[in-house]
Amino acid sequence: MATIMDGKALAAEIDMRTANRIQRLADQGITPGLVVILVGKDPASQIYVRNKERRAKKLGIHSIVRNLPETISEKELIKIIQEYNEDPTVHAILVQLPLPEQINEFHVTMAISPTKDVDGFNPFNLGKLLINKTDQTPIACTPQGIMSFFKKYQINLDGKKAVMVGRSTIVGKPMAALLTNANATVTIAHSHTHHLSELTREADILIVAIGVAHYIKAEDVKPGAVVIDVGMDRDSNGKLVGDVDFESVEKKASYITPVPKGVGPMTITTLISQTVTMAEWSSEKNG
Ligand SMILES: Nc1nc(=O)c2c([nH]1)NC[C@@H]1CN(c3ccc(C(=O)N[C@@H](CCC(=O)O)C(=O)O)cc3)C=[N+]21
Repeated sequence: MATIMDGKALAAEIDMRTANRIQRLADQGITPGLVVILVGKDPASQIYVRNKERRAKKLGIHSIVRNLPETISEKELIKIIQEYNEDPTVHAILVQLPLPEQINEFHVTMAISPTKDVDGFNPFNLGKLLINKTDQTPIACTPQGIMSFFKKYQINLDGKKAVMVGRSTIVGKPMAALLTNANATVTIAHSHTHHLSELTREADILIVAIGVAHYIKAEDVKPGAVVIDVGMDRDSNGKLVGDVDFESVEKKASYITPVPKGVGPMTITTLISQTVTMAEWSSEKNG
């Protein structure tokens, strides 16, 4: 049976360190500020917003949620982002994805100042990640949270075969860059990939972010693999489940993340710790 990687426990451990850093900033009169912009009513985004509000409050960072109507224009949204770019009490801006179709995601990520881009979606920050120059560079929170699992459970990536299923800007691409920078041999698979299960069966490290409930079964997994499930899907009873069929894969993998209490809480912890890091960067620059 695989070791279950407990995202809730690891998140609590990291939050404790973050709390100390928040205290040090408070001693200098600085409160880390995070703005979350939610356009419309995406269900996964609502879970995310609710949970991160709770954690932000508990830790004492200043968190604002801007709920905007589904019908807002791209121009109006960008104007609001620019106001937060200029606001010195705001260190981190997150625009929840997906956005309604009248709004171009690329234009929005371009509008967020690279120094406040806590998701690391701005092309400048993505470019720095790609060339492995990540000093003072915010990096997407879900992939970074996954790297924290590897560190905690002492999973060596050097020379390992890693397969990333999913090529999104929010998970797949930054994850592949982080794994490459950590000397893994990385394959990105996606909806056009032929013979997917032949690839996944070769993976020492298998990361799945495709958004289909229980898509990866035991037969798709190499014995002893490390399996990371990024999925936030609903089963036929409306219960939150992952992209991996946990029950069967657990018997074959060496390590596995559950859903819930796996990757999700780590995304939030990373968001909060990165907000604090960005407040630290800004105080170094101004102090
Ligand atoms: N710009 C942007 N960045 C994101 O990182 C982003 C986004 N947009 N849009 C929506 C998705 C979804 N997402 C979640 C993160 C954590 C949980 C989470 O806390 N899950 C918990 C709790 C689940 C529950 O409360 O039922 C768990 O898995 O244990 C859920 C969903 C981040 N996303």
